Amino acid sequence: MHLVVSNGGLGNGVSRESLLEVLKEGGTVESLLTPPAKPYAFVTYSSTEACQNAYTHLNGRALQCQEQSVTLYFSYVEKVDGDRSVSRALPPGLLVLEDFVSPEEELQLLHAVDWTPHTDDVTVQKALKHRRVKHYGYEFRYDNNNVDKDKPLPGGLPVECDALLQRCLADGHISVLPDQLTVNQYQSGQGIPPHVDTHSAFEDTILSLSLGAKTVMDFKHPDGRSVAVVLPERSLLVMKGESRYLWTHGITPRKFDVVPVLEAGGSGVMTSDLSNLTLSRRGTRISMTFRKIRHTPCNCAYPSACDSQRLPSPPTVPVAEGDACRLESQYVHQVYEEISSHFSSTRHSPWPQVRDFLLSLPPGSVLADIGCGNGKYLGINPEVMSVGCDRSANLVQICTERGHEGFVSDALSVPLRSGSCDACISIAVIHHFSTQERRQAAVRELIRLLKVGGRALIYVWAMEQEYNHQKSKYLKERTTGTSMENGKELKTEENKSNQPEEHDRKMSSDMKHTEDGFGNVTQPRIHVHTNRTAFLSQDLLVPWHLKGNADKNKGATSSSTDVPVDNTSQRPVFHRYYHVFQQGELEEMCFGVAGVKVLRSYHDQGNWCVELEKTHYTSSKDDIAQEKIEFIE
Ligand SMILES: O=C(O)CCC(=O)C(=O)O
Ligand SMILES: [Fe+2]
Ligand SMILES: [Zn+2]
Repeated sequence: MHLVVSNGGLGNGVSRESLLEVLKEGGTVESLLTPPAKPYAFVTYSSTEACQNAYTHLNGRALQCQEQSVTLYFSYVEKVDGDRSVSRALPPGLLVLEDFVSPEEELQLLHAVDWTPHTDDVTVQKALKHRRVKHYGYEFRYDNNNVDKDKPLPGGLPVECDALLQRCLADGHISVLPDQLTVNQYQSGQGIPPHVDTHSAFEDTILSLSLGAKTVMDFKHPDGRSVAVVLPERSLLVMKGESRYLWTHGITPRKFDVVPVLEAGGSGVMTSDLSNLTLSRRGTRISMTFRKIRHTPCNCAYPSACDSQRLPSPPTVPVAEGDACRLESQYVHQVYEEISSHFSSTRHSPWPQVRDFLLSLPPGSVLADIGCGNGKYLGINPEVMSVGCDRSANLVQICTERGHEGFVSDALSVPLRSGSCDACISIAVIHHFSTQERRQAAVRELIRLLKVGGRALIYVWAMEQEYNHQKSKYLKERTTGTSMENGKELKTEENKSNQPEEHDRKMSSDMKHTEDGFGNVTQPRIHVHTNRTAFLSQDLLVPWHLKGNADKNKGATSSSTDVPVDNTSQRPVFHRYYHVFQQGELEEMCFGVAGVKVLRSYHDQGNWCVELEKTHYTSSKDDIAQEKIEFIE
């Protein structure tokens, strides 16, 4: 009953109507799927006879469409996957309000824009390569993607816009009136490249009114998700929050769009029903984009896309040991010292599988927690002799104040005897080392502490925050509004941005090794991540917005003169370095450590985890000494 119609697709310039007309010659058509941008379609007939009839009579048929002729070829298919008609949601923060202005108001607004090419000093008008633009209030400069805030244009916005802006205010779409207007004029076939409106130039809400003709605007998330949104003429697009700050928007230059067949209710996400799409010829569209000039730096929750929050000199991924030490000192050790109190207040619930590991240890076991933080794992199993160490003196102090055994130490050289431990844990620590050598050295040091037969549990943050079709709590947190950091539960309402990752359009090139002007290969820059989003690179800086009593965060106020400040709270924002692990990377690294076997490895809430067992002592001096001790015992 089903046929694929090769060449008979929207992507080939074939409209749904003209295809359907041909297909009906074969018999009664039950359904027709026309996937967007594809050069094929799927047809289902009411009976196998009708289908056979169509195949016999229509295969090889030429079809005239849009100044070209295509030849349709048919093949039988067993079934047609209707599941692909999944409806997709608009990007968060996006609204399309249909019929926001009446046809009369539309005409008035169109007449308000004078395109005659004289230079009044009230507006600035430019013919760009792909469209015409005109600016009111302030000129938007395409050379630096910003506005000259000290140079408002006389005259402000056209009075014809007053009524609609008042309506936006009354309906609560905006809380202050915009003071900048960009009018774009797109002829059929013209568009605008994907971009995020500069954060530092404009406040959060951006309004865009479509006049004269509809278009399709493409929204893209940095993780690759993309949503095509139909903007009918006389509709108002409202971009806020994530859709304004993190997603790019753009209009692909083309003469036809794929749109839902029904004109009514034609706004919003386009790919909701593949059996309901057709081609629409583009007319001349005028858009009015209203924005409010921003006078203080942007402090949005999307640092990866935020020019205000870009670090003056982002570090590069280190190669040499010295560079690695400096990076970790500045972006790990110093940061934990400064945020210790606030950090500790967010670390209370043990991860269940770590707790299970600890409770599986026989009474009397000796346990070392390397990178113990505030010591939250040290009291889990009271039958075990536990000791913790951490690089942060402030965290160790919190740990000992709670009655745990703790000392300050670097995880690369722990002042404990080789073979002295029955078990070791390293939870969310090794991802803070900035070279592969140092990460592996940290595993080796952990294993050195174990006696033969002893077990170690290692957790590191995973690049894959979505695993087996399940989003980690870290990612889910974004939509639920509860607070999680690094998979750890936070009771506080804050921390909207204390989790990792961000990215901007520049990043894709910055992530690669590049050559400086002298032919030297330079290391990729480490960028600030936007919390609660997918990781786009393995090496990144995760922002920490300091909250609570700054006095308790020792040193946070005194030594942080060069630390950026969160605009609303006036508290410093810190950046922690992370290397997030790809699937298999942690195990691979452990295979390279002598004298150990991997008992199990798993993914747990956005972390890669391994349980290791020490199989034998290796030939390092310490271990030989240890072997003698073992022998004497
Ligand atoms: O044409 C539109 O609706 C959007 C224009 C735009 O994105 C801009 O000027 O920044
Ligand atoms: Fe824009
Ligand atoms: Zn921003």
